[in-house]
Amino acid sequence: MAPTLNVKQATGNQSSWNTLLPDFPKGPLSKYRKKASFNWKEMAMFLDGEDIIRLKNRIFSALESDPFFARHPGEELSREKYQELTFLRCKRLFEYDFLTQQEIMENPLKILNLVICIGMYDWSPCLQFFLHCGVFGGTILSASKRFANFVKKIYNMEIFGCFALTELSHGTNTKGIRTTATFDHNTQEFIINSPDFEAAKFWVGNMGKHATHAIVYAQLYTPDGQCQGLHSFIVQIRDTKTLLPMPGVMVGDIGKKIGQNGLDNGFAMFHNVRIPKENILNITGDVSPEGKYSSSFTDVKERFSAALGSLSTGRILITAVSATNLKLALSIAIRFSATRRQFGPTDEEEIPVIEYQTQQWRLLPYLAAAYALDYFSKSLFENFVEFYAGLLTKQKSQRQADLGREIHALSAASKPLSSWTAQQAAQECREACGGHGYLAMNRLGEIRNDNDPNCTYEGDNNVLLQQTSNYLMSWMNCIRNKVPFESPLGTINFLQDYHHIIGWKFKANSVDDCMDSSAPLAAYKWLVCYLLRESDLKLRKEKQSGHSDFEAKNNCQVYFCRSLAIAFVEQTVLQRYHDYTHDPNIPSTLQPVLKNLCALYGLWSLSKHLAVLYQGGYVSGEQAGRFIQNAILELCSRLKDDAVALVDVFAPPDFILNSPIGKASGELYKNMWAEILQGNKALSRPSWWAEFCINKPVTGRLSSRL
Ligand SMILES: CC(C)(COP(=O)(O)OP(=O)(O)OC[C@H]1O[C@@H](n2cnc3c(N)ncnc32)[C@H](O)[C@@H]1OP(=O)(O)O)[C@@H](O)C(=O)NCCC(=O)NCCSC(=O)CCCCCCCCCCCCCCC(=O)O
Ligand SMILES: Cc1cc2nc3c(=O)[nH]c(=O)nc-3n(C[C@H](O)[C@H](O)[C@H](O)COP(=O)(O)OP(=O)(O)OC[C@H]3O[C@@H](n4cnc5c(N)ncnc54)[C@H](O)[C@@H]3O)c2cc1C
Repeated sequence: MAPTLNVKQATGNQSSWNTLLPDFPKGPLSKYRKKASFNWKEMAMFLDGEDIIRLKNRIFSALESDPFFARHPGEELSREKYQELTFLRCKRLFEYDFLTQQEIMENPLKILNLVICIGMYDWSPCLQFFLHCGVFGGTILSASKRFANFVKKIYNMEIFGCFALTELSHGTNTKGIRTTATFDHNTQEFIINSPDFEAAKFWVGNMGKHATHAIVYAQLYTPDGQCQGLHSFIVQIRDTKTLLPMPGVMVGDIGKKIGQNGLDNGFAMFHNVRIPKENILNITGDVSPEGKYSSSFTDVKERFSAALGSLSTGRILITAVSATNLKLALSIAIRFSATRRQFGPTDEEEIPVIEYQTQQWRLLPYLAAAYALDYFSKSLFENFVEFYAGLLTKQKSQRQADLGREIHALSAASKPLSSWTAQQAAQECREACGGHGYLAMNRLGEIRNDNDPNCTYEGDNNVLLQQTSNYLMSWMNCIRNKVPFESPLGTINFLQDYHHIIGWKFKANSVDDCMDSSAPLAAYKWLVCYLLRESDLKLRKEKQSGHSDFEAKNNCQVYFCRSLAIAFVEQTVLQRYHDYTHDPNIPSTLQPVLKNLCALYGLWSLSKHLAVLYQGGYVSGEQAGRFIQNAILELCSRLKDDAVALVDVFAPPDFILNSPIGKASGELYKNMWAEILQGNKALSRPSWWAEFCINKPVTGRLSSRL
């Protein structure tokens, strides 16, 4: 299915652009804004549409006018104060209730935009709110109608929720979870137990200080002593009136993290905690009053997949969340680079650092990635909406099952791709802003540290990639035996031409031949087929040499299955963005720059696989590699004058971006200076001044004790 999020969008007229998207203040960035090949307002209207822009404006201006969201330059909050403020902000989000059910039903993309807008302000209140309403609430909402009472309490904050899967000693390996839920048919209750402290629930967002209820994943035991596998249960962990722990629950905060410190991540241990029978989230199985287990899944593996199905939602959202961090970091670094002047052709003239080829090559491919990944995350979200509708209506068709598998395979690789790209970009942007990038007020450190766990939570990136390569390898039998196959979203359909594609060669004879994304796209199709063949051969060889399935699979990851999963998802992102940017209905005023972005994203991503392209014989000779490199540089240079306008399209208002060097005026030094002087202690003498002025050290006094 082609994503619907595309060229249907109307751009409106000039007067609607100006009403919704005010002009930026004139200043040092005006020069680059004038040079742009397109109108940034037309692009914003085209990409988002009027309705979404209105929503974004509504959210941003509500936050900007609300004292609870005020920014305080120079203020350093303690962790406890930051947690308190985060909770107060989260409560305000309830009060704003930005979206009605009706609006979400009419356009589900609005919920994604809501996450993005609040996250652009600060990820801590955003995650707190959505872990409760979305992850906790959404899981319960989709489980069964019998939780209607809970649902009401969730959305009026009578209770506060968290999602507790991970334990101290097991995270990615969900089969290793050891918390137990034993059914007692005499009392019609489940008894929740943590066998020891290593099985304590750990890392759980909202659990540290304030969640009253948790979705707890546990091994379900029926009275016959049988373990029925991983299931989830609603467990009350704190009293709703006092926030004190419930009997049998030991719950606390895990301590300071590298980022996201407004959020209270916690631990919990359970000692014979009794919960009513009805609190099992009967998504994959249930227990009768007599204690007999039943499940609509006869296959244990299918049941396990379904039990973890809700994790795909988070992975799709993290793909979008990471793309958002990419946009934030680039907004700051590109505006800085267009105003920061260093060196020049003559002693009299210094030039903006964006004019340097190196600076362009370091930043502009990430700008292209931001556009491609943003489009991909939204299109995958739309695919997910279709799948979710099937879940809610209890669809049991083969298509629904295949769609679930395909979305799992895609999200298990798009989360790694997007989170790693944002992580590397945040560091590159930090360095691209030189010393000023390291000043906390400019926000690049916060963006980098808050993005970091996207690489880990909802499944470690490296382990998740194995899910995608497993999915791809599962088509190898069909490929070998030339049995026709296709998937609901069509992402693997090109593999039907495997035998043909594997014989392809790089066709470009000049840099010009590489300037369209069709060149890297063809190379990617070959790369995926080649890595699939090599991974399959390697796996078979490993098994033939006597290794167990477990060992064989582990020995096939580096350079084989891992590269396969990455190449596949990059190819899929590029294919979707290529189709989008080449649609004949794209306004002719926007198409050239969009095509340049797509080509740059494709070539830059592909260039990281050059060694394998040579190794496998797709490209040969010195020229081929040089064409690709020169095309990347040419595209960077073509996009250089569009770069400021391209970030204007997605940069949030200054208040939200919260970075003096990233402000829309481009008054780099004035903005920094103002922020520094607003810090209430910038000019004051230190409280410990006397330690220098009065209490002098007696030089050498301690040396005799050594
Ligand atoms: C995937 C695993 C690593 C698998 O491990 P195994 O090796 O043990 O299993 P197998 O490979 O054998 O798998 C068996 C079988 O199952 C299939 N499978 C697995 N998962 C899925 C799935 N999700 N969907 C479909 N199918 C699945 C698999 O393909 C196999 O099938 P085949 O044999 O046919 O191939 C697994 O163990 C795993 O998932 N590990 C990771 C654990 C994890 O993710 N933990 C998360 C804990 S919670 C957390 O971290 C939260 C953090 C905070 C998150 C912030 C989110 C930001 C955004 C929030 C905004 C939300 C807004 C919501 C909006 C709204 O609705 O309002
Ligand atoms: C900020 C934050 C918030 C979180 N919030 C929540 C929450 O709300 N609820 C919740 O339940 N959990 C939460 N988590 C936990 C998170 O989901 C886990 O940390 C994550 O699933 C990874 O598991 P792990 O930490 O056990 O890593 P491990 O699985 O122990 O991984 C450690 C290392 O070993 C490697 N490794 C492991 N297995 C393999 C393998 N088979 N092959 C190759 N390499 C392997 C990994 O690549 C990784 O580098 C949160 C984590 C963080 C950081």
